[in-house]
Amino acid sequence: MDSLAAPQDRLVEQLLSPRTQAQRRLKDIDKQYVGFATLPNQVHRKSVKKGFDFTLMVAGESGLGKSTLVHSLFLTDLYKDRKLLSAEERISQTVEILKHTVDIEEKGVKLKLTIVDTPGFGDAVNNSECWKPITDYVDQQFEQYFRDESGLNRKNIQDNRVHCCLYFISPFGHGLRPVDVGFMKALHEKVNIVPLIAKADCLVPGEIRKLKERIREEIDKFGIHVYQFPECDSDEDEDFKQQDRELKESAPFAVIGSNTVVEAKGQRVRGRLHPSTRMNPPPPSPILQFCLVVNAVLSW
Ligand SMILES: Nc1nc2c(ncn2[C@@H]2O[C@H](COP(=O)(O)OP(=O)(O)OP(=O)(O)O)[C@@H](O)[C@H]2O)c(=O)[nH]1
Repeated sequence: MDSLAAPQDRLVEQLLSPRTQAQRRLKDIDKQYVGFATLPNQVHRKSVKKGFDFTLMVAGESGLGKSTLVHSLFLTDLYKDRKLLSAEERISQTVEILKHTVDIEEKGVKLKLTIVDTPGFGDAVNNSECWKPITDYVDQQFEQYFRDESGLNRKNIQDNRVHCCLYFISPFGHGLRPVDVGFMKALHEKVNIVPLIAKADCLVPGEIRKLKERIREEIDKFGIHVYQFPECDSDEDEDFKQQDRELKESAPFAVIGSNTVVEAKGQRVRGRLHPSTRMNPPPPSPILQFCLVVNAVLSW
């Protein structure tokens, strides 16, 4: 067949990039087989081309570092236009739902990321039922999705359901506060809740361990269902299984966020620069303490 192709066709084929040629070969294979064996390829190609929708909710009292962590995780400043409120404004503010959407692309995979922020949550003098606007919002998204799925035009449904909620717990308390328990109990059946200990650099490792134990006990005591990581495949290698076990055991994750890049041991990393106020005796110059992590939720 090749030898019969016109010379200009062959030239075009040679000029095509290796990637285009590979894509064509993949298409030819898909054309040859009609069986269900090609389904994973087709679904994969279609999904990657279309991109994914992911909606992440962040909740927790004001100033716990929610926007900073979102910035650290996705390297995108979604809060550029944010207006900081005074204490009086915060007390009288009711819980709002704010959505920020951004399209990001990594290695050809497109992600439409929506961050649902809940300003005003937990800031009032009386916080009873302050999670109500949030549960209503989550329910509305389920209802909308159900309506769209039952409609005639199901091709381009926008999935606005909340897929995950990062719930920020204060590092300064002795565990969960009533508002934390109330929020998680109201949402745990509707959303995957990932509890996080915020600003973990404010605690020493021993304090973090104690706080984690306390939070785990309280989560059990109040019957809260937080997100459970899926089981690791039995055919994974031992190192991976060990890593997976450690990750699961370290929940609730202690996190530190940072918007600034600092230099440490010749490397530029995202981190927080602390004067060594906790050192004894105080050293003559500030010491660089690196805690954080690049792009990820840190487990201690
Ligand atoms: N020590 C420490 N400070 C942090 C951390 N993350 C954020 N901060 C600081 O805490 C302050 C508040 O951070 P934000 O990210 O604005 O907090 P927020 O929860 O989004 O606040 P609201 O928008 O009011 O709800 C800022 O001064 C941050 O620099 C952290 O991990 N450790």
